[in-house]
Amino acid sequence: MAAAKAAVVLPRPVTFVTGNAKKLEEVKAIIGNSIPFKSLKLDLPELQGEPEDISKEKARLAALQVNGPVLVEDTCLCFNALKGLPGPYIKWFLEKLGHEGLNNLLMAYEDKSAYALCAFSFSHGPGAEPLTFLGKTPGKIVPARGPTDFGWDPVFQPDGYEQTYAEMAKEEKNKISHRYKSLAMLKSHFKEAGYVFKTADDDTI
Ligand SMILES: O=P(O)(O)OP(=O)(O)OP(=O)(O)OC[C@H]1O[C@@H](n2cnc3c(O)ncnc32)[C@H](O)[C@@H]1O
Ligand SMILES: [Mg+2]
Repeated sequence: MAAAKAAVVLPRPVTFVTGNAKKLEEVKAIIGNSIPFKSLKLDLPELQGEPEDISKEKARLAALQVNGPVLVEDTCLCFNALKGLPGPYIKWFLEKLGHEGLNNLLMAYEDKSAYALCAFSFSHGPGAEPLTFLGKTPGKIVPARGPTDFGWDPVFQPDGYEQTYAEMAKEEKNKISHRYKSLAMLKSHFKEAGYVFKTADDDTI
């Protein structure tokens, strides 16, 4: 008979730190009740480097601020013709250039293929090495179509679909998205690890 694995007890529920309300909406819809978490609206620094390193560093900073277990997420939009750029810098490219400008960046290239990359990092608390889960959805960059309420959704058309992320029903996007794939790995990790969380008054939940 296999020996029962000792549960890892964490001092309190996970705090998902993000300044982006639309991200939070999707995370809530995808995670459901499978991971107990609360959210904290904090604008963490926009770091530079490789997506996985950025996400881990973001988790380290968040864990220090929250002084407990944290979850953070960093999203990249990578153009293959531009060797993965804008990547983690998509936020500023989108803000400065808009949807049309993002299309114009690829004007000189025939290759419009791209991928959305989501990096969730989970840290047990200050000083703990974060674990990172990468989810990737391939697609292409197209002239904007659909509602404009979430980032670059209107210019990203996932492979195998005629609609952009923005045109898809939310439930549909949440079944195939970069965020969904990354969270599926995080969920499996939580299931495997069997974390036990303590609330402030010490009741486990
Ligand atoms: O506080 P954080 O969690 O960092 O939130 P943020 O808005 O700063 O987000 P990022 O640093 O990850 O930057 C990613 C950019 O891509 C946008 N974005 C993130 N996920 C997206 C998605 O699924 N669809 C469209 N745009 C998205 C987001 O609005 C930002 O402009
Ligand atoms: Mg950010």
